[in-house]
Amino acid sequence: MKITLKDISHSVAEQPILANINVTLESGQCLLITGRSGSGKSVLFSIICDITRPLQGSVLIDDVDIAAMTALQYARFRRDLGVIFQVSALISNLTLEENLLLPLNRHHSRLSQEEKQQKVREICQQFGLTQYLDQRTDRLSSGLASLAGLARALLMEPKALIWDAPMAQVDRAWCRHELELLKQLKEKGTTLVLCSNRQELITSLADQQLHLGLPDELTLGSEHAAQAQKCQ
Ligand SMILES: Nc1ncnc2c1ncn2[C@@H]1O[C@H](COP(=O)(O)OP(=O)(O)OP(=O)(O)O)[C@@H](O)[C@H]1O
Repeated sequence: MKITLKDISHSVAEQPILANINVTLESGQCLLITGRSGSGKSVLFSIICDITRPLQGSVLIDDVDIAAMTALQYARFRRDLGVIFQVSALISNLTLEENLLLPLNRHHSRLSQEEKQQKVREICQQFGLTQYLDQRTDRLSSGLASLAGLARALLMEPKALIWDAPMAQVDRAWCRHELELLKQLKEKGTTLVLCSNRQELITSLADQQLHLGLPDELTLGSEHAAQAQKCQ
């Protein structure tokens, strides 16, 4: 999945947060969005996932503006983009299994219930989550909830994965595992957008880095607007 950010500017509560962002991310490439706390990484994340529409500019998926997509194109975009939020977006009063079945029910309605449950069991095995399948997700620790969010995104075999704060909230062994997993996804051709300042992502994964300045450093339309830089 190719992702293009075209002249994106955005303000929150009349405070400019993002100014003139331009990025072209080809299929299979990795973009790392960096910046200090409060610089707008999560705001840009929500714009790329189309949770928020930017005040100016557009997001293009495979050269089609999200805002101009047909219903079918939009449904494919939603199916093919794996989204992992900084804070788990699991539905708290459902079990882990029920949570993981939701996207399959929505986007893979042709699979039988048994096939869907099998897929859920397989991914839970991969992430060491099998024993929590029948547990309500508000009873999972934040680390386990973060793994469950990752499992839910990968269950759909996304063409692109956007992840706000990977390698946070999990122990060092899982950090290494997540990095390895991201490398494998990239090798398979999955486009990656990661919001993080972790050095190992810059050195071993990113093709481009977009560094966001703090809002008070921004002047809309100025030369201070953030531009993606190629990583070595
Ligand atoms: N709903 C909102 N209402 C008001 N201000 C908001 C809202 N969402 C974000 N902001 C402001 O926008 C700015 C950017 O926030 P954002 O969460 O994108 O930063 P971030 O770079 O992701 O930070 P962190 O690394 O701490 O997660 C901050 O000043 C924040 O206070």
